[in-house]
Amino acid sequence: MPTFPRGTRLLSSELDRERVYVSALYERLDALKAEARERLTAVRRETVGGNHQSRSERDAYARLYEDTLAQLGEVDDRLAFGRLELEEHDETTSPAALTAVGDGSRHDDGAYRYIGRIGLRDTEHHPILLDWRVPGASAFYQATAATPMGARARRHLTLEGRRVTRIEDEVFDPTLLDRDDVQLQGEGALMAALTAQRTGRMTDIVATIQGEQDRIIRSALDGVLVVQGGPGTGKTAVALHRAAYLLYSHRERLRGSGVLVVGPSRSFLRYIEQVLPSLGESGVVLSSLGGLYPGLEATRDDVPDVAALKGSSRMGDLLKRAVRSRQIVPTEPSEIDVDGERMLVQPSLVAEAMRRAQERGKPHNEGRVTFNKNALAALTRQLVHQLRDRGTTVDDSDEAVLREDIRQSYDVRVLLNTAWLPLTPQKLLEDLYARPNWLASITAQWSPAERALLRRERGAEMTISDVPLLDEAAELLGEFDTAVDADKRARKAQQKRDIENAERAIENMQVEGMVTASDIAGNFAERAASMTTAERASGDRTWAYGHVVVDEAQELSPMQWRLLARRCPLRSFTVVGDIAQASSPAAATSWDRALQSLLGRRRGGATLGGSWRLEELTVNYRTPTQIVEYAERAARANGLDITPSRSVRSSEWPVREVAAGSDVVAATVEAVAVDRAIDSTGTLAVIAPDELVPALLAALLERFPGEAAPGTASLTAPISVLSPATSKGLEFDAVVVTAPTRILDLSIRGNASLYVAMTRPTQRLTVVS
Ligand SMILES: Nc1ncnc2c1ncn2[C@@H]1O[C@H](COP(=O)(O)OP(=O)(O)OP(=O)(O)O)[C@@H](O)[C@H]1O
Repeated sequence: MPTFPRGTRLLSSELDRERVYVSALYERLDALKAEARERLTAVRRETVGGNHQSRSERDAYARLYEDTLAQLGEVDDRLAFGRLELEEHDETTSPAALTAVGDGSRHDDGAYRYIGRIGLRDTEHHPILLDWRVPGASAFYQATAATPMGARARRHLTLEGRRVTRIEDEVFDPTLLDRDDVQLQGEGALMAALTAQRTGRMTDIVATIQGEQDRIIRSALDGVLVVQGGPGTGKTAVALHRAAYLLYSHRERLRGSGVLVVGPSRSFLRYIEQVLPSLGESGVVLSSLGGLYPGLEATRDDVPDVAALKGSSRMGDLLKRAVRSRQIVPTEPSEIDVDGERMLVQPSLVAEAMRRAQERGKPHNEGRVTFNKNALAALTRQLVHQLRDRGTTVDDSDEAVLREDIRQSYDVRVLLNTAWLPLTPQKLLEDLYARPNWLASITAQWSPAERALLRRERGAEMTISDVPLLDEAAELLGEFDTAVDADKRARKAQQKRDIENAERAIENMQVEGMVTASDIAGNFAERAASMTTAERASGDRTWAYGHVVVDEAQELSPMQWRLLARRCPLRSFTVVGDIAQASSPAAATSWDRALQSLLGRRRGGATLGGSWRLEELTVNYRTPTQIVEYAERAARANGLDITPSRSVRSSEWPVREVAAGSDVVAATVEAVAVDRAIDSTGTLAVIAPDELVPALLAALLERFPGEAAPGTASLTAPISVLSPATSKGLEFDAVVVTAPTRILDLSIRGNASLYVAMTRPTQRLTVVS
């Protein structure tokens, strides 16, 4: 095993010192990888066989070492990125850290704390690298000259591969300013990250998180945290780093329950999906709004008026009435045959069985079981009376036989099913859309025009707006098949047994340091179901997540909020968005209104069910000043109430306005050609009204064969063509916005859509109108 350098070597410069230190960190990383690999090989070599417990123990260890190896593999890129120089030594600084960088003549009154993607200790267990998520690392992100948090200076390390190529220092202690070996480079690392070419995938910002962002990332787990900020202020980045932070800091609570991250679309998820693995987190479920109902991935939405209606909370009441109206008391007595015996069943018998089942407040399909039981009992009683009245002797054992006869009777089954039929969410919704008379009977207060909006033939594709309705229906209906319930219970019982096995295993095997009890228990449970927490959670509609992160949350409808409230009964949420960018038809106009469906209705000024806290981000990291100013001017002129943001940089390219003339497609292709002549290696997006997308794509493919792709298919293509809605949350080096007036006129909130489109570029904006 390599030893950590201790030392007497006199190094010529600070850069060389950091190179030595960082290469020692990599040596340690390699040693840990080799160790995990050896252990994995040893576990795999153990002879197969043994009982269930020892097999699952072996599997759990193998999985643990595999996970460790994967995690160590993820952190190779920019393993360490910062160093704090502290006033005093503490338990997070180490002699190794001191001697590795010190030359004996200076620095010996200070102490260093290196910050990186994971925590590392040397062979003697001294910390040599701190995980960015531990409390001791927060000063790296938050310290300022005014509030130095015990630090004298902060150093950013820039690495290429495993080699340190640049260091930048910020000094908090004015007495250190005279030191000749300190280079003051301000926010160079941040600027380098911000001006770097975009690849079509979001990258992590762990090395350059800013103070206001870090405070949000580390905010407490409980309750609803709303992060409001204009475009490009890092809301998505902050939300994802917060997910990683919470999973790390609240491992015990979140490991088994998981974190759900919700984004607006599949393309958005593709854009962000690399960030969490790069931060070492894989136990997160990413879902688009169309994917929140297991077994369905809706990608299309209804036209705006329909989406607005389907998103409103009136649909919740409608679904409740719809389900109730499928519990039907017959209007006439029915004559039935039970094994040759005729019976006349009065509506009151059904009504009474129904009333007693409804009283228990169970979901429809589960209530039906009680209803059936009640009705069968009442029918048996009636049959017994009928036979006794005729002089037949009926004892207890006869009663059981009669009850079975009634249960088997075809007429009884028809009678009970007509009164209370089991239903699936899909069937309920399809019937609601396809049966105008039924819909009219339960929407007395609606106008015919409103009812017409819901009209749809059976078998049509489910839309994004149908997803929360299906979920609400599933909640009202309950499990369709009670066997599924039993299966779930059996699975949970097996998991519990495996967790107990795991606890015993920990007592028997000394694995202290490498694993915690819950790690092993988690692994056993996961093994038992052959799935990770994330996999189990994403397939289970009734899964209760420990935390939910919602991005672009301004777009959510009341029905979508209601769905999310069911996914996290504890109401532990990070909600990020920009109210001014809200462009979907059912979106709210304030956070207060948006969150009513999550937290409960307001009564007398207080929100029932809890409150929420607000944090704001004000600095725009994406878009250069001149584009921000242009987009904000246009937004205001179009009547949009925006929160102005401050851009941290300007670019050399002014916004270009191009007149389209009679052929907007040709003018756009030309504008793209002009931009590609400036830089043909970066990413470019053409953002246009939906109706123009196919023609633009065809024309661009003709001019730039193989380079253009629709934004929904690939974000890594050099030229993406997409609608403002699809561009939400994404960014590109250059953007060409086509036909802005049509964007304004065609969408319900066209001014917000146009604002979204104009704030996507990191370098250049062209507007073709
Ligand atoms: N501290 C930082 N260091 C480096 N890059 C950053 C930092 N903060 C934000 N960025 C970058 O700024 C860009 C915008 O961030 P992000 O997409 O998270 O903004 P947003 O607020 O979600 O924007 P929008 O509302 O437009 O979707 C991203 O490229 C992100 O990586």
